[in-house]
Amino acid sequence: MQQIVDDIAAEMLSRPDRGKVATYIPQLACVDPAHFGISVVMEDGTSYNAGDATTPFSIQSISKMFTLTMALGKMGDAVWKRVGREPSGDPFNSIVQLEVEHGRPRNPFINAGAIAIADAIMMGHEPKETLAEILQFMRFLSDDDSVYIDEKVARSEQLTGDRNASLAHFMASFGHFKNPVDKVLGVYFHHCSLAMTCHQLAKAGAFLVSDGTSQLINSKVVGPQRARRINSLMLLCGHYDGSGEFAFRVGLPGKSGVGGGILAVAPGKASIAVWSPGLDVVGNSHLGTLALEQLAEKTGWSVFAK
Ligand SMILES: NC(=O)CC[C@H](N)C(=O)O
Repeated sequence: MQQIVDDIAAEMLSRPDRGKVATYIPQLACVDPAHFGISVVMEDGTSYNAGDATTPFSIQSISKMFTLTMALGKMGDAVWKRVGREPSGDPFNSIVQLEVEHGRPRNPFINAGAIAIADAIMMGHEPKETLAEILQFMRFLSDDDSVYIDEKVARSEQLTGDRNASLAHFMASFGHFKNPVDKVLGVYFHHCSLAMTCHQLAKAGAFLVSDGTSQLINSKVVGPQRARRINSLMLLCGHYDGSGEFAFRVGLPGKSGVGGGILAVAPGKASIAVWSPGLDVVGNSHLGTLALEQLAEKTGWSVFAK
């Protein structure tokens, strides 16, 4: 496995086609597109790293899988009153479906859905308390207290977050929000600004490899049915309007972020995190996807394989 990840990293580091770094969040535009990292954490916790696997990056929308997990833990199936479970087929920041569907976002991974989830997990608490809880959860899952929230990225996103603010106010107009919109947005922008390395992220995803129990931290995080459901949501909605393409090419549940990271899960086998900041046209990591495609091909880990 070390040879496989070394080969993939060497190729990805040298490729000239790197996609385009996100610029709509100014702080993300400062990231060097030359980076590439990969971390594979096997079910038993053994890990294989290559490239920039220990450099922190902005996990952005990958955080939405973890806030969904927290929301399910707090309110169980009541989560589905707030968000749906269908792929959107639209860009991650689209507002069009929200009106037709009366302010209930299609799924928890598009921006509107994740903002609704942020409102749900606050449960009347202040943003500071909710963020402390999210940070503690991420540190616990990754077994690493150095995970942090990058304030610069959060501020940068807040300053340019008119679209997300529109989504939030629009949803609030249907009477769905339980907390003030500005506080909910504060939580959302900050959890998107979590900075983690590929290795930390792959460790944090380990519970989805083995029916909800992370062998790495020896803890049951969710039950088997919930783990399966989170994986199915990642497969169908984890890459926005690129989810079909990702399933077709890689064949694994995965969640991407505009920081260029992707967390993918091969159930029963491994949790995998890749990072390359350049994105494709729908906002998913260009080389990250290619690296996962190669890894799935070399290992036969597609969920559709025998
Ligand atoms: N796709 C993403 O990673 C988008 C997340 C980003 N924080 C936003 O709200 O626009």
